[in-house]
Amino acid sequence: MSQHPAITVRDVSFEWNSGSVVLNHCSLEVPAGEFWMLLGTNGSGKSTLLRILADLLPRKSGAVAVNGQVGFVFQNPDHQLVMPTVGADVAFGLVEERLTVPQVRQRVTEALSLVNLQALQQRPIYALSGGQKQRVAIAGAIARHCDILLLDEPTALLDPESQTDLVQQVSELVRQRQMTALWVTHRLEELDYCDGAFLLEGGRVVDSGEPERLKRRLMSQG
Ligand SMILES: Nc1ncnc2c1ncn2[C@@H]1O[C@H](COP(=O)(O)OP(=O)(O)OP(=O)(O)O)[C@@H](O)[C@H]1O
Repeated sequence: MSQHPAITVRDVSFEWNSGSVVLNHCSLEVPAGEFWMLLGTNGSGKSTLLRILADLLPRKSGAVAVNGQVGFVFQNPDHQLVMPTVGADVAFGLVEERLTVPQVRQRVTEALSLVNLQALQQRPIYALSGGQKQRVAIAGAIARHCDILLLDEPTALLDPESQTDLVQQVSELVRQRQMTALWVTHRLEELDYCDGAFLLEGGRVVDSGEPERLKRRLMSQG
């Protein structure tokens, strides 16, 4: 395991205003430069934890350290792609950076090449498949030079072939670009592509480590 975690969660608790407790002294560390997955039953708090890491929700107690620029990929890409074409959407994420037009073009082209979408730069978003849309969302994060990808069930709406393509692509990106990724999933076959996994239960991590072992544990539980 790397000396320096990219993501550290220490004793984080979270409850909704209704009093329903979602995270209960939850702790985990994701090593820098690795691809980890987050598993757990429906309602176990996976999305809540990811949103706290991205500062989309405030934690109630505990500490979080995220060492790097974060890119978030939602389950439904239609919730985050806002521009009419592929190239415009990736460029849109750069509006707050002080870049010249050629620099923006170069970032967009590079990011789209990394997710194998360079040929679709002019294509309308509505004409993309679900898997292509997820890759546009990932290209947006790469163009912004994000070091850390948080992906909330990014394959939930994809067919099995696109699902495999996406998980393979993220696994390659993590290796090539020395990124760190935390990927929420219910699909145990995706564990074949990651470096490690966490199992969330009752608001805390109850098991973590080698993906193959966690896969066997969950398969034996049915
Ligand atoms: N905006 C909200 N207000 C109140 N409760 C919420 C809200 N969003 C989620 N919850 C509740 O918080 C709990 C944890 O939800 P969360 O989405 O984090 O779980 P999850 O592990 O990602 O589940 P799933 O696998 O079904 O996506 C659930 O009981 C859910 O109903």
